[in-house]
Amino acid sequence: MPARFATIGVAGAGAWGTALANAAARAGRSVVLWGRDPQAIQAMRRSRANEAHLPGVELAAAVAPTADLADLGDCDAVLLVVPAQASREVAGALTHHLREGTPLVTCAKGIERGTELFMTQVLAQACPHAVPAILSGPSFAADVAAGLPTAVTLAARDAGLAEALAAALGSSSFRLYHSDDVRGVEIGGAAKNVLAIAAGIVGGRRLGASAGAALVARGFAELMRFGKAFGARAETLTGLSGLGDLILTCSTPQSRNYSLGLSLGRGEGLHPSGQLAEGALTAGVLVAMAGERGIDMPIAAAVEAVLAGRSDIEQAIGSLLARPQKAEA
Ligand SMILES: NC(=O)C1=CN([C@@H]2O[C@H](COP(=O)(O)OP(=O)(O)OC[C@H]3O[C@@H](n4cnc5c(N)ncnc54)[C@H](OP(=O)(O)O)[C@@H]3O)[C@@H](O)[C@H]2O)C=CC1
Ligand SMILES: O=C(CO)COP(=O)(O)O
Repeated sequence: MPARFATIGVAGAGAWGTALANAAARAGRSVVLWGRDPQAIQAMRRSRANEAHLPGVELAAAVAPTADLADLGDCDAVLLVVPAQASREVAGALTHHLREGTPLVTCAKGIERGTELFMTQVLAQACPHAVPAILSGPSFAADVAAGLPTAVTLAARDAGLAEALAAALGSSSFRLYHSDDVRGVEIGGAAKNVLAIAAGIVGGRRLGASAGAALVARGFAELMRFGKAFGARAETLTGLSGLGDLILTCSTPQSRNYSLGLSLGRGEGLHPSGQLAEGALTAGVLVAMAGERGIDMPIAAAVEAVLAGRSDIEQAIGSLLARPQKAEA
């Protein structure tokens, strides 16, 4: 009998899509890796590498790059690995190609601006005949591509499907835990990026390791409040995709979100590199959703105010430190 999920499609040939394609190949799958730029795909075929997004990493032999979205049509499951704000567009294009019931696993971390929808909700609208799922957790593309040990969570409403997908994609170095708490997994990934910008600001301002730890703990309290208000389970929020990813991205300039905050904290302004920092795009919608529901998220709100230019760093830090002292909750 052929293995379940023998062929995996990856829609999005950036850093994370390329790393996940290699990880799926390492797990024994045949992989079709789609990217929108035919020239970049041609170069990838020739060099067996993705120098633009993931330099120095050789593409696994089982990965077939393509610029034709129709090539994903025969895949048994597809990972959607484009930025959060592009996910609706690409999922919509996939509707013309995917078979009924194909699992479509978002690997993006964000909330859609304008609609206030989480990633699997976007997929359900844009590609209604696919089955939405999500993969998220503490995992830098470069680490996964290098085969360093990483662990993430894969969630689907159907626990059996989540387990089967996790089994198909996992290997000894890329460990996948499974869950049916889809909402919890997508909230952790979206919120931690905003909080990582705050952690970077603390680092860039040289406020000290103690302030950094306080920021992570109080930021996590915000993530928990937001998650619980949207029905996420506490054990998910304290797991890999919540606390785990928050710790990772709040601790190193390897994170593009932390690095954006670092640059702001040093007074160098927004990233000159043009790298994707999802937290900058999620901050506004996250804070708006919290505000509509009366969820207290002062750190996320301070990040949003700085990014929107309504507050400078000193004002933002001052307003956080001036908050009344209260019971820890
Ligand atoms: N990098 C990482 O370590 C991790 C990233 N993630 C998440 O994965 C998602 C993608 O990030 P990442 O791969 O790092 O980002 P990159 O910037 O490396 O790559 C983004 C990719 O998406 C493509 N893309 C952008 N817009 C569109 C569009 N409208 N249609 C089709 N393709 C598009 C880009 O194409 P082009 O090259 O042509 O611009 C590029 O190939 C983000 O949500 C991120 O938070 C999650 C875990 C780890
Ligand atoms: O989500 C990530 C690691 O889990 C990647 O973080 P950055 O997007 O901040 O680089």
